[in-house]
Amino acid sequence: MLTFELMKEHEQVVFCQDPHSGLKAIIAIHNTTLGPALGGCRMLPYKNEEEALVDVLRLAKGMTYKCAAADVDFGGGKAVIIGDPLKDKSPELFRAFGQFVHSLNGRFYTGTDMGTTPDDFVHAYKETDYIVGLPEAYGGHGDSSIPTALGVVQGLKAVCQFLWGTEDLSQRIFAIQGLGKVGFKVAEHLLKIGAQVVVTDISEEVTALLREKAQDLPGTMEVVAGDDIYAVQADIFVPCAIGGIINDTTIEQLKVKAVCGAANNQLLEDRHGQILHEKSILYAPDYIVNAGGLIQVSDELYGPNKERVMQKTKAIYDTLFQIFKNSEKKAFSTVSAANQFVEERLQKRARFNSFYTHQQRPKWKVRR
Ligand SMILES: NC(=O)C1=CN([C@@H]2O[C@H](COP(=O)(O)OP(=O)(O)OC[C@H]3O[C@@H](n4cnc5c(N)ncnc54)[C@H](O)[C@@H]3O)[C@@H](O)[C@H]2O)C=CC1
Ligand SMILES: O=C(O)CCC(=O)C(=O)O
Repeated sequence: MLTFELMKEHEQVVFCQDPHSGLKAIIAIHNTTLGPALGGCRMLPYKNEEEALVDVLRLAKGMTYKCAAADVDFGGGKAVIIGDPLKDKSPELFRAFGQFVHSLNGRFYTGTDMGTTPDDFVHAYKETDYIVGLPEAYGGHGDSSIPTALGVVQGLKAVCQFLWGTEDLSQRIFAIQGLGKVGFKVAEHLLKIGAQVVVTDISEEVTALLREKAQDLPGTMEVVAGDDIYAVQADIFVPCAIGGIINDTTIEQLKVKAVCGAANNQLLEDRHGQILHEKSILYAPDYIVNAGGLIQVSDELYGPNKERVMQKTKAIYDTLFQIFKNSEKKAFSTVSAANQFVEERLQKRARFNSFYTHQQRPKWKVRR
């Protein structure tokens, strides 16, 4: 398919190449109605360019919805670097990436996502100020996966309250896919409060590390291999790795009452949200649940304030609960309820939008 056809909902796509460092990256800006685009940068060994392009376009759109739902005055954008994070990283690669980000002159801010860490962006920050999620030593808030994990726990509580009339997570069974920066923290929290977790990760190292920690914690832990996670008999499926994992094949296997996790773009297509609804599996829309990182990194641009970030992240509970209630009242899926809430907010703001505002960070005192 042609690029313009693929990006028909997006404002801008930038292909970035630097032969010296080996950088091959794509930046996608979906919508800047609410302000300049903001979104992390993922590094993955994509099979081919089309896979990378499709991923970045979907992720950038998700950020528009996430920013609007979290009431953050930024638009939706995202970046992907094509490469293996275990082999292909170098300071020069991230500096080259920083130069491309700078060339957008404030239309796009970026930080970490799958496969990248705050330390990688210290190199990019040497070339541009349009970086978020920096380590505290560099004036940032540090690891944004901490509030993301907190937001997921808030989401899980809202699910439990809605389905079982109690926020208590300790009596539940959770099937967690992915024990990376976010999934590991969520699993550890659940083990600390005595819950049962069934986990999977393609890295044996991280499952071994969690097993070691679990020995001293009241909860119980079981490890399953790869795709077996979809068929686990649990209360809630918690996707914390890749996207597209709720699809025609996996939905048939699910034995849970709800899906609520950190992964971006969990539904392969929006219609899979409708199928979950018809099967009475409560779906917590990903871009509502996983907004904690966004809340922290956008707040960072105005001077770090951990208390403010925690308050805004805890509000994920209320937003999600309201969406569940709207979905119940109107008898449509939670995806439709969430999208409607966001699209109304975007429409209301659209009349303030202009190309000038795309590069202007909204109000408050700014870091630069
Ligand atoms: N880090 C953050 O603050 C945020 C992350 N997210 C999303 O949450 C998800 C996880 O992000 P991070 O924890 O930061 O990434 P990460 O790169 O730190 O961890 C991902 C983990 O998933 C594992 N994994 C990859 N493919 C897998 C598979 N097929 N089955 C099982 N495990 C698999 C990896 O081995 C790794 O341990 C991603 O979809 C990301 O876009 C969303 C919002 C914010
Ligand atoms: O966590 C970040 O660094 C930015 C936010 C983001 O990219 C995301 O929420 O997916």
